[in-house]
Amino acid sequence: MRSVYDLFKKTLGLLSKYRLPPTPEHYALWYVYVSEENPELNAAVDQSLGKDDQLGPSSAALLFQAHLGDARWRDTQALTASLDALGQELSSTLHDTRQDTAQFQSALRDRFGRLGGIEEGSVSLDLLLDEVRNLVKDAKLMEGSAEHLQNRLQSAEDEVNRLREALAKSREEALVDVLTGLRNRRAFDMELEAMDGSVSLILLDLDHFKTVNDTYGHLLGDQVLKAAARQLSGFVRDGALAFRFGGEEFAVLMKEPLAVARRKAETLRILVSKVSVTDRRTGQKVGNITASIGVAEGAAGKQGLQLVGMADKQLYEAKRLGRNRVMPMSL
Ligand SMILES: Nc1nc2c(ncn2[C@@H]2O[C@H](COP(=O)(O)OP(=O)(O)OP(=O)(O)O)[C@@H](O)[C@H]2O)c(=O)[nH]1
Repeated sequence: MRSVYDLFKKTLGLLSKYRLPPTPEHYALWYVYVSEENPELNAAVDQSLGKDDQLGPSSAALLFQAHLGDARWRDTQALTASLDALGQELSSTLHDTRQDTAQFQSALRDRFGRLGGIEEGSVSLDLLLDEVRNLVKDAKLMEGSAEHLQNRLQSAEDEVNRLREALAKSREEALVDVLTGLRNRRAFDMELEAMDGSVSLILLDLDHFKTVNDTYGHLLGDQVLKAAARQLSGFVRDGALAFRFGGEEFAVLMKEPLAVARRKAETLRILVSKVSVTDRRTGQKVGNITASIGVAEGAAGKQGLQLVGMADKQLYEAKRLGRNRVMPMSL
Protein backbone atom coordinates (compact mmCIF):
# COMPACT_ATOMS: atom_id res chain seq x y z
CA MET A 1 0.00 0.00 0.00
CA ARG A 2 1.29 3.44 -0.85
CA SER A 3 1.72 5.80 2.05
CA VAL A 4 -0.07 9.15 2.15
CA TYR A 5 3.33 10.78 2.19
CA ASP A 6 4.19 8.98 -1.03
CA LEU A 7 0.98 10.12 -2.71
CA PHE A 8 1.50 13.65 -1.50
CA LYS A 9 5.05 13.71 -2.87
CA LYS A 10 3.92 12.39 -6.24
CA THR A 11 1.04 14.89 -6.38
CA LEU A 12 3.40 17.81 -5.77
CA GLY A 13 5.79 16.36 -8.33
CA LEU A 14 3.09 16.36 -11.01
CA LEU A 15 1.87 19.84 -10.06
CA SER A 16 5.34 21.19 -10.60
CA LYS A 17 6.12 19.04 -13.66
CA TYR A 18 3.10 20.36 -15.55
CA ARG A 19 3.52 23.85 -14.10
CA LEU A 20 -0.06 24.03 -12.85
CA PRO A 21 -0.83 26.58 -10.12
CA PRO A 22 -1.36 24.77 -6.80
CA THR A 23 -5.13 25.32 -6.61
CA PRO A 24 -7.33 22.85 -4.68
CA GLU A 25 -8.73 21.61 -8.03
CA HIS A 26 -5.29 20.93 -9.50
CA TYR A 27 -4.17 19.30 -6.28
CA ALA A 28 -7.33 17.10 -6.21
CA LEU A 29 -6.87 16.16 -9.86
CA TRP A 30 -3.30 14.96 -9.43
CA TYR A 31 -3.98 13.37 -6.05
CA VAL A 32 -6.79 11.22 -7.47
CA TYR A 33 -4.55 10.50 -10.46
CA VAL A 34 -1.61 9.21 -8.42
CA SER A 35 -3.85 7.29 -6.02
CA GLU A 36 -5.41 5.57 -9.06
CA GLU A 37 -8.85 5.63 -7.44
CA ASN A 38 -10.65 6.65 -10.58
CA PRO A 39 -9.49 4.72 -13.69
CA GLU A 40 -11.67 6.86 -15.97
CA LEU A 41 -9.96 9.99 -14.76
CA ASN A 42 -6.51 8.42 -15.24
CA ALA A 43 -7.38 7.39 -18.81
CA ALA A 44 -8.71 10.87 -19.62
CA VAL A 45 -5.64 12.56 -18.11
CA ASP A 46 -3.30 10.27 -20.06
CA GLN A 47 -5.21 11.02 -23.26
CA SER A 48 -5.09 14.74 -22.55
CA LEU A 49 -1.33 14.63 -21.89
CA GLY A 50 -1.01 13.20 -25.38
CA LYS A 51 2.26 12.77 -27.21
CA ASP A 52 3.72 16.10 -26.17
CA ASP A 53 3.14 15.36 -22.48
CA GLN A 54 1.52 18.70 -21.69
CA LEU A 55 -1.51 19.75 -19.73
CA GLY A 56 -2.63 23.37 -19.44
CA PRO A 57 -4.94 24.76 -16.72
CA SER A 58 -7.92 24.76 -19.09
CA SER A 59 -7.58 21.06 -19.84
CA ALA A 60 -6.97 20.41 -16.15
CA ALA A 61 -10.14 22.32 -15.23
CA LEU A 62 -12.08 20.43 -17.87
CA LEU A 63 -10.86 17.13 -16.48
CA PHE A 64 -11.67 18.20 -12.94
CA GLN A 65 -15.22 19.17 -13.92
CA ALA A 66 -15.80 16.03 -15.95
CA HIS A 67 -14.46 13.55 -13.41
CA LEU A 68 -14.57 15.10 -9.99
CA GLY A 69 -17.73 17.11 -10.65
CA ASP A 70 -19.46 19.92 -8.80
CA ALA A 71 -22.06 19.78 -6.09
CA ARG A 72 -24.86 21.49 -7.99
CA TRP A 73 -24.55 19.05 -10.84
CA ARG A 74 -24.63 16.14 -8.43
CA ASP A 75 -27.91 17.56 -7.01
CA THR A 76 -29.36 17.54 -10.51
CA GLN A 77 -28.27 13.96 -11.03
CA ALA A 78 -29.82 12.95 -7.68
CA LEU A 79 -33.12 14.57 -8.68
CA THR A 80 -33.08 12.76 -12.01
CA ALA A 81 -32.56 9.49 -10.12
CA SER A 82 -35.53 10.31 -7.82
CA LEU A 83 -37.73 10.93 -10.85
CA ASP A 84 -36.64 7.62 -12.34
CA ALA A 85 -37.38 5.80 -9.09
CA LEU A 86 -40.81 7.39 -8.92
CA GLY A 87 -41.52 6.38 -12.51
CA GLN A 88 -40.61 2.81 -11.66
CA GLU A 89 -42.80 2.83 -8.58
CA LEU A 90 -45.71 4.14 -10.63
CA SER A 91 -45.36 1.50 -13.26
CA SER A 92 -45.22 -1.23 -10.63
CA THR A 93 -48.37 0.22 -9.01
CA LEU A 94 -50.09 0.13 -12.38
CA HIS A 95 -48.90 -3.41 -12.90
CA ASP A 96 -50.32 -4.51 -9.49
CA THR A 97 -53.60 -2.79 -10.26
CA ARG A 98 -53.87 -4.47 -13.62
CA GLN A 99 -53.39 -7.81 -11.86
CA ASP A 100 -56.04 -6.95 -9.22
CA THR A 101 -58.46 -5.96 -11.98
CA ALA A 102 -57.80 -9.15 -13.93
CA GLN A 103 -58.36 -11.26 -10.78
CA PHE A 104 -61.57 -9.40 -10.03
CA GLN A 105 -62.82 -9.89 -13.56
CA SER A 106 -62.15 -13.60 -13.48
CA ALA A 107 -63.83 -13.91 -10.04
CA LEU A 108 -66.85 -12.04 -11.41
CA ARG A 109 -66.95 -14.26 -14.45
CA ASP A 110 -66.93 -17.37 -12.20
CA ARG A 111 -69.69 -16.06 -9.99
CA PHE A 112 -71.88 -14.98 -12.90
CA GLY A 113 -71.21 -18.33 -14.50
CA ARG A 114 -72.35 -20.09 -11.37
CA LEU A 115 -75.40 -17.84 -11.04
CA GLY A 116 -76.25 -18.37 -14.70
CA GLY A 117 -76.05 -22.15 -14.23
CA ILE A 118 -78.55 -22.14 -11.40
CA GLU A 119 -81.89 -23.43 -12.51
CA GLU A 120 -85.12 -22.14 -11.10
CA GLY A 121 -86.14 -24.09 -8.05
CA SER A 122 -82.87 -26.02 -7.87
CA VAL A 123 -81.22 -23.70 -5.37
CA SER A 124 -82.04 -22.31 -2.00
CA LEU A 125 -82.51 -18.64 -1.43
CA ASP A 126 -79.67 -18.77 1.15
CA LEU A 127 -77.21 -19.97 -1.48
CA LEU A 128 -78.30 -17.27 -3.86
CA LEU A 129 -77.94 -14.66 -1.15
CA ASP A 130 -74.46 -15.98 -0.39
CA GLU A 131 -73.44 -15.57 -4.00
CA VAL A 132 -74.81 -12.01 -4.09
CA ARG A 133 -73.03 -11.22 -0.81
CA ASN A 134 -69.75 -12.49 -2.27
CA LEU A 135 -70.30 -10.40 -5.34
CA VAL A 136 -70.80 -7.30 -3.22
CA LYS A 137 -67.68 -8.18 -1.19
CA ASP A 138 -65.54 -8.51 -4.35
CA ALA A 139 -66.94 -5.26 -5.72
CA LYS A 140 -66.04 -3.51 -2.43
CA LEU A 141 -62.53 -4.91 -2.53
CA MET A 142 -62.15 -3.68 -6.08
CA GLU A 143 -63.51 -0.30 -5.14
CA GLY A 144 -60.98 -0.10 -2.29
CA SER A 145 -58.16 -1.06 -4.64
CA ALA A 146 -59.24 1.56 -7.19
CA GLU A 147 -59.41 4.22 -4.49
CA HIS A 148 -55.98 3.22 -3.20
CA LEU A 149 -54.63 3.44 -6.75
CA GLN A 150 -56.17 6.85 -7.26
CA ASN A 151 -54.62 8.15 -4.04
CA ARG A 152 -51.24 6.77 -4.95
CA LEU A 153 -51.45 8.20 -8.46
CA GLN A 154 -52.45 11.59 -7.10
CA SER A 155 -49.61 11.76 -4.60
CA ALA A 156 -47.18 10.43 -7.20
CA GLU A 157 -48.31 13.10 -9.64
CA ASP A 158 -47.79 15.79 -6.99
CA GLU A 159 -44.34 14.38 -6.27
CA VAL A 160 -43.47 14.22 -9.97
CA ASN A 161 -44.49 17.86 -10.42
CA ARG A 162 -42.48 18.91 -7.40
CA LEU A 163 -39.41 17.01 -8.59
CA ARG A 164 -39.79 18.33 -12.15
CA GLU A 165 -39.78 21.91 -10.93
CA ALA A 166 -36.80 21.28 -8.66
CA LEU A 167 -35.00 19.54 -11.49
CA ALA A 168 -35.61 22.35 -13.98
CA LYS A 169 -34.36 24.90 -11.44
CA SER A 170 -31.38 22.81 -10.47
CA ARG A 171 -30.44 22.20 -14.13
CA GLU A 172 -30.65 25.88 -14.86
CA GLU A 173 -28.53 26.76 -11.83
CA ALA A 174 -26.03 24.03 -12.55
CA LEU A 175 -25.37 25.43 -16.03
CA VAL A 176 -25.10 29.12 -15.23
CA ASP A 177 -22.17 30.95 -13.70
CA VAL A 178 -23.48 32.85 -10.70
CA LEU A 179 -21.11 35.82 -10.94
CA THR A 180 -21.38 36.69 -14.63
CA GLY A 181 -24.67 35.08 -15.67
CA LEU A 182 -22.86 33.45 -18.60
CA ARG A 183 -23.21 29.74 -19.14
CA ASN A 184 -20.58 27.86 -17.18
CA ARG A 185 -18.02 25.19 -17.91
CA ARG A 186 -20.49 22.35 -17.47
CA ALA A 187 -22.76 23.95 -20.08
CA PHE A 188 -19.74 24.35 -22.34
CA ASP A 189 -18.88 20.64 -22.07
CA MET A 190 -22.45 19.63 -22.83
CA GLU A 191 -22.78 22.04 -25.72
CA LEU A 192 -19.51 20.98 -27.31
CA GLU A 193 -20.37 17.32 -26.97
CA ALA A 194 -23.82 17.86 -28.50
CA MET A 195 -22.43 19.74 -31.52
CA ASP A 196 -21.24 17.89 -34.58
CA GLY A 197 -18.95 18.68 -37.47
CA SER A 198 -16.18 21.22 -37.31
CA VAL A 199 -16.37 24.17 -34.90
CA SER A 200 -14.09 26.98 -33.80
CA LEU A 201 -13.22 27.73 -30.23
CA ILE A 202 -11.93 31.04 -28.87
CA LEU A 203 -10.34 30.73 -25.43
CA LEU A 204 -9.74 34.08 -23.75
CA ASP A 205 -7.82 34.64 -20.53
CA LEU A 206 -7.53 38.05 -18.86
CA ASP A 207 -3.91 39.06 -18.40
CA HIS A 208 -2.29 39.52 -15.00
CA PHE A 209 -5.64 39.24 -13.33
CA LYS A 210 -4.01 38.36 -10.04
CA THR A 211 -2.47 41.85 -10.07
CA VAL A 212 -5.95 43.37 -10.56
CA ASN A 213 -7.15 41.48 -7.50
CA ASP A 214 -4.05 42.28 -5.50
CA THR A 215 -4.15 45.97 -6.40
CA TYR A 216 -7.87 46.75 -6.25
CA GLY A 217 -9.29 43.89 -4.22
CA HIS A 218 -11.32 40.83 -5.08
CA LEU A 219 -14.66 42.67 -5.22
CA LEU A 220 -13.45 45.04 -7.89
CA GLY A 221 -11.87 42.06 -9.62
CA ASP A 222 -15.36 40.55 -9.71
CA GLN A 223 -16.67 43.74 -11.31
CA VAL A 224 -14.02 43.48 -14.01
CA LEU A 225 -15.04 39.86 -14.69
CA LYS A 226 -18.67 40.94 -14.96
CA ALA A 227 -17.80 43.78 -17.33
CA ALA A 228 -15.72 41.44 -19.52
CA ALA A 229 -18.63 38.98 -19.54
CA ARG A 230 -20.97 41.74 -20.69
CA GLN A 231 -18.65 42.48 -23.59
CA LEU A 232 -18.73 38.80 -24.52
CA SER A 233 -22.53 38.60 -24.29
CA GLY A 234 -22.91 41.65 -26.49
CA PHE A 235 -20.41 40.25 -28.93
CA VAL A 236 -21.82 36.79 -29.59
CA ARG A 237 -24.46 36.46 -32.28
CA ASP A 238 -25.36 34.24 -35.22
CA GLY A 239 -25.48 31.13 -33.08
CA ALA A 240 -22.12 31.70 -31.38
CA LEU A 241 -22.16 30.87 -27.67
CA ALA A 242 -20.26 32.53 -24.81
CA PHE A 243 -19.21 30.81 -21.59
CA ARG A 244 -17.26 31.54 -18.45
CA PHE A 245 -14.73 28.80 -18.76
CA GLY A 246 -13.29 29.14 -15.27
CA GLY A 247 -11.71 31.85 -13.10
CA GLU A 248 -10.70 34.70 -15.41
CA GLU A 249 -11.07 32.61 -18.54
CA PHE A 250 -13.87 32.77 -21.10
CA ALA A 251 -14.80 30.74 -24.18
CA VAL A 252 -16.74 31.35 -27.36
CA LEU A 253 -17.91 28.44 -29.49
CA MET A 254 -18.96 29.03 -33.07
CA LYS A 255 -19.76 27.11 -36.21
CA GLU A 256 -17.31 29.13 -38.28
CA PRO A 257 -13.99 28.35 -39.92
CA LEU A 258 -10.75 29.31 -38.23
CA ALA A 259 -10.20 32.45 -40.35
CA VAL A 260 -13.55 33.91 -39.26
CA ALA A 261 -12.99 32.92 -35.63
CA ARG A 262 -9.59 34.57 -35.72
CA ARG A 263 -11.07 37.86 -36.93
CA LYS A 264 -13.77 37.68 -34.27
CA ALA A 265 -11.17 36.94 -31.62
CA GLU A 266 -9.34 40.11 -32.62
CA THR A 267 -12.58 42.11 -32.23
CA LEU A 268 -13.10 40.49 -28.86
CA ARG A 269 -9.57 41.40 -27.74
CA ILE A 270 -10.29 45.06 -28.58
CA LEU A 271 -13.67 44.95 -26.83
CA VAL A 272 -12.06 43.60 -23.66
CA SER A 273 -9.41 46.34 -23.77
CA LYS A 274 -12.29 48.84 -23.49
CA VAL A 275 -13.46 47.40 -20.18
CA SER A 276 -13.28 49.99 -17.47
CA VAL A 277 -14.63 49.74 -13.94
CA THR A 278 -14.76 52.45 -11.30
CA ASP A 279 -14.46 51.76 -7.60
CA ARG A 280 -17.51 53.54 -6.16
CA ARG A 281 -15.90 54.08 -2.78
CA THR A 282 -12.60 55.53 -3.91
CA GLY A 283 -13.49 56.73 -7.41
CA GLN A 284 -10.45 54.79 -8.62
CA LYS A 285 -10.65 53.50 -12.19
CA VAL A 286 -9.54 50.04 -13.27
CA GLY A 287 -8.69 50.01 -16.95
CA ASN A 288 -6.02 48.70 -19.25
CA ILE A 289 -7.48 45.24 -19.09
CA THR A 290 -5.96 43.02 -21.72
CA ALA A 291 -6.57 39.46 -22.76
CA SER A 292 -4.60 36.66 -24.37
CA ILE A 293 -6.55 34.54 -26.79
CA GLY A 294 -6.07 31.10 -28.32
CA VAL A 295 -8.15 30.06 -31.33
CA ALA A 296 -8.56 26.58 -32.76
CA GLU A 297 -10.79 24.76 -35.17
CA GLY A 298 -11.59 21.08 -34.92
CA ALA A 299 -14.16 18.36 -34.46
CA ALA A 300 -16.88 18.86 -31.86
CA GLY A 301 -18.72 15.96 -30.23
CA LYS A 302 -16.80 13.31 -28.36
CA GLN A 303 -13.47 14.58 -29.69
CA GLY A 304 -14.15 18.09 -28.37
CA LEU A 305 -11.55 17.68 -25.63
CA GLN A 306 -8.84 17.77 -28.28
CA LEU A 307 -10.19 21.06 -29.60
CA VAL A 308 -10.01 22.50 -26.09
CA GLY A 309 -6.46 21.23 -25.76
CA MET A 310 -5.47 22.92 -29.04
CA ALA A 311 -7.05 26.27 -28.13
CA ASP A 312 -5.48 26.03 -24.69
CA LYS A 313 -2.02 25.56 -26.19
CA GLN A 314 -2.51 28.57 -28.44
CA LEU A 315 -3.65 30.60 -25.46
CA TYR A 316 -0.49 29.74 -23.58
CA GLU A 317 1.55 30.56 -26.62
CA ALA A 318 -0.15 34.00 -26.64
CA LYS A 319 0.82 34.43 -22.97
CA ARG A 320 4.36 33.30 -23.64
CA LEU A 321 4.78 35.73 -26.50
CA GLY A 322 3.92 38.68 -24.28
CA ARG A 323 0.10 38.57 -23.78
CA ASN A 324 -2.58 40.91 -25.22
CA ARG A 325 -2.67 39.01 -28.50
CA VAL A 326 -4.60 36.44 -30.53
CA MET A 327 -2.85 33.18 -31.42
CA PRO A 328 -4.72 31.00 -33.88
CA MET A 329 -3.55 27.44 -34.49
CA SER A 330 -1.83 26.84 -37.78
CA LEU A 331 -3.74 24.74 -40.27
N1 LIG B 1 -12.01 38.57 -8.29
C1 LIG B 1 -11.98 37.32 -8.76
N2 LIG B 1 -10.81 36.75 -9.05
C2 LIG B 1 -10.79 35.50 -9.52
C3 LIG B 1 -11.96 34.75 -9.74
N3 LIG B 1 -11.62 33.54 -10.23
C4 LIG B 1 -10.28 33.52 -10.33
N4 LIG B 1 -9.77 34.71 -9.91
C5 LIG B 1 -8.38 35.11 -9.79
O1 LIG B 1 -7.75 35.13 -11.03
C6 LIG B 1 -6.34 35.12 -10.77
C7 LIG B 1 -5.69 34.30 -11.83
O2 LIG B 1 -4.33 34.38 -11.59
P1 LIG B 1 -3.26 33.61 -12.45
O3 LIG B 1 -3.78 32.28 -12.85
O4 LIG B 1 -1.98 33.67 -11.66
O5 LIG B 1 -3.15 34.41 -13.76
P2 LIG B 1 -2.92 35.94 -14.08
O6 LIG B 1 -2.54 36.75 -12.89
O7 LIG B 1 -4.14 36.40 -14.81
O8 LIG B 1 -1.68 35.89 -15.02
P3 LIG B 1 -1.63 35.42 -16.53
O9 LIG B 1 -2.84 34.57 -16.79
O10 LIG B 1 -0.37 34.64 -16.63
O11 LIG B 1 -1.60 36.65 -17.36
C8 LIG B 1 -6.15 34.54 -9.36
O12 LIG B 1 -5.67 35.59 -8.52
C9 LIG B 1 -7.55 34.15 -8.96
O13 LIG B 1 -7.79 34.35 -7.57
C10 LIG B 1 -13.22 35.38 -9.40
O14 LIG B 1 -14.30 34.80 -9.54
N5 LIG B 1 -13.17 36.65 -8.92
